[in-house]
Amino acid sequence: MLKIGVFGCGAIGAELCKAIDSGHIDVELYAIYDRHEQATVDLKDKLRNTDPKVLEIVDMVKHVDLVVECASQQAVYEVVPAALHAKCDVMSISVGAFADQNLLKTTTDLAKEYNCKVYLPSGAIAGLDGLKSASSTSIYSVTLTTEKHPRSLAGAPYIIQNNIDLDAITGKTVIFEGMATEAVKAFPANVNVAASLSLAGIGFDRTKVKIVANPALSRNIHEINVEGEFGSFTTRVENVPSPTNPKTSYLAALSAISTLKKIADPLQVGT
Ligand SMILES: NC(=O)C1=CN([C@@H]2O[C@H](COP(=O)(O)OP(=O)(O)OC[C@H]3O[C@@H](n4cnc5c(N)ncnc54)[C@H](O)[C@@H]3O)[C@@H](O)[C@H]2O)C=CC1
Ligand SMILES: O=C([O-])CC(=O)C(=O)O
Repeated sequence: MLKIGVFGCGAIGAELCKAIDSGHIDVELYAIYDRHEQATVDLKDKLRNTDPKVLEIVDMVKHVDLVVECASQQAVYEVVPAALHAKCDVMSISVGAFADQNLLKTTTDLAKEYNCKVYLPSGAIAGLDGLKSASSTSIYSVTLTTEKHPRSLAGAPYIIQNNIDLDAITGKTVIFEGMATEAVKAFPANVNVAASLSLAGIGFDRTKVKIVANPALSRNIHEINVEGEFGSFTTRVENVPSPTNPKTSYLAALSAISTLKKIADPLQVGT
């Protein structure tokens, strides 16, 4: 059975571990880690059937087949190269980190050298399948419009650097318009989805991102518009926020669960 290490025990990490613990995914939860010890304690309390070890990344990679990063873009630098050097596969949910072309190149080079896979789940959006198919021909434009409650944008570097008073926002307000390259750094906990979209489509420098704050919203909305030689499509998800982290949509955790289930499943159905 595949041995898994989960790095980051927050909203996504906890859901993933609970899905393994309940038997929904046929893998062994061997180890977990979080820089906040209490997060590992709280998570272990919620698990009924498994008792993972708490291991730092240097030890985790010695024992597992696959490391799942669900911590932060900063953690990707620590986790992904370490896992690949140890010949572990990796799943990374903080996809925005890969806007750094050096990290992207190091990651793909190491994965090739050690014959490993790096899995980047679809996360909180729908439509990457269509975009990947369409990418075999010319794509003219890809646009992501993300609309969230202002409180979900709190703490983002862009909000802090521009002194944006989120409490003063009373109606639908465009906060940011730019390319994915800038968006994933400006809002590292809000638009990792722009990175998956860029990697599946026309790249970080051509994928447009618009971020809208809307105090009337109770859901996280991501609308994607793609135009190309194939025609055009639009997808729109209205995501229920995770109860423990309003920045994160519940669908993102479900996407990590689904990706891990697919990796573990001996039967691969569909394209
Ligand atoms: N690809 C996608 O569609 C989505 C990606 N995300 C990203 O996934 C990641 C996890 O999201 P959540 O579980 O909602 O976050 P969270 O904030 O609820 O949990 C993250 C956990 O990781 C720990 N952590 C962070 N950096 C760490 C480090 N360097 N070393 C050790 N532990 C560290 C934190 O202490 C925290 O317990 C975030 O980077 C988030 O921005 C979130 C939603 C959607
Ligand atoms: O969960 C979401 O709605 C999207 C998100 O935070 C991200 O892509 O970083």
